[in-house]
Amino acid sequence: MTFRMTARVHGRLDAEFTVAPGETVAVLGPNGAGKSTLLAAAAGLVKPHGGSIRLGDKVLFAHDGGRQHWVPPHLRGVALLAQEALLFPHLSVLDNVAFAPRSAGEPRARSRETARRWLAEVDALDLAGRRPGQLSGGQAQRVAVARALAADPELLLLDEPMAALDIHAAPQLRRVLKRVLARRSALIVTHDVLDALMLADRIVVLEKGRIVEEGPVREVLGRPRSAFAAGLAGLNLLTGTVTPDGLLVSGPGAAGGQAVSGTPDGEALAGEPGVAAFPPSAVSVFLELPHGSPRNCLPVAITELEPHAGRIRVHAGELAADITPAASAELGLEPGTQVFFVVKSAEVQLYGA
Ligand SMILES: Nc1ncnc2c1ncn2[C@@H]1O[C@H](COP(=O)(O)OP(=O)(O)OP(=O)(O)O)[C@@H](O)[C@H]1O
Repeated sequence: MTFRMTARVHGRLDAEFTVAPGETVAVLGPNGAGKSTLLAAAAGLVKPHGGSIRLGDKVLFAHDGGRQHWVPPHLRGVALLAQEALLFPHLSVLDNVAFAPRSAGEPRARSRETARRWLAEVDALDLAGRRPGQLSGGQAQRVAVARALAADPELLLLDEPMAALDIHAAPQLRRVLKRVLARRSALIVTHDVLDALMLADRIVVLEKGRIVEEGPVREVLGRPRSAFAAGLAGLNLLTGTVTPDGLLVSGPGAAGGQAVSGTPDGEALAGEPGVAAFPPSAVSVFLELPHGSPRNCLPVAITELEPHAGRIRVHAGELAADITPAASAELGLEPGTQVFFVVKSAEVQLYGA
């Protein structure tokens, strides 16, 4: 069943999107972008000031002039999984998971049977007799997933479910989620591009409460149009106006006002807004302007140097180059050094914004 949401929460959110039946949508964006507000509005924990929220034929929220329609959280058919498992401490794991089917009227024995099925689904059947206080963070979170699913929600909402886990527990939960989210309608807020890659069909990028980019995961990461998505994809991104030969970079950034040539992909029309994307590994760093070859030479000032996967990542504002430690030492690079970032036109992907 399709989930449709148009929600305005003053100063926090102004967004419209849908989740198709069986689709998992990852919501990404910088801190304070409004991701949690979006989930809270879907769950019924925050009341929008305008818009409408529908799950199939059911109207969960509507604000039409003076009249308001509002369905409380427990009647929405949605389940919210938070960063913390929030299990009932006085109940066993089994009874935590049996809680929703029991509340929905299933007899005790049947509700426990349902709970066992969901615990098996999240690889936690062996934990059935424990109390929440006897679980690790990862175990508790898997039980919380089972508890959410046992309520048979039509839409599952996940708010950074891996955020509070250590690096060993996160991969196991991610594998469990990959299994249970398949063919299930879900919205997952995350900071981690791996979650989007492994769990989602589509990405929505939020910035300052608004959607700046959305599309299939592969498309957004392969051809990002927003600075945030480019960062997720590990690409340098320049925005500007498409020219017959490339892109005239706009803005006050490191390459603002410069012309960049690249390889258009058919959609880039001269005069229209466009972007140029290239990986830091395609950028060479020179102290002097190199001669000859048809390359882009961007004069920039280094802002920061950091180790990155066995190389040195050289930052110049929003641009980055990856070079070997030997090359960095030989060039004597440090913050403030004026250099040229050089990238071959063939390595620069150009497309419409
Ligand atoms: N209860 C609240 N009342 C008023 N404003 C709030 C409330 N909670 C959050 N905000 C503000 O709303 C905006 C969006 O916050 P939100 O928590 O939704 O962002 P987020 O994308 O989830 O951020 P993060 O990634 O840091 O969790 C922020 O400016 C925040 O300060």
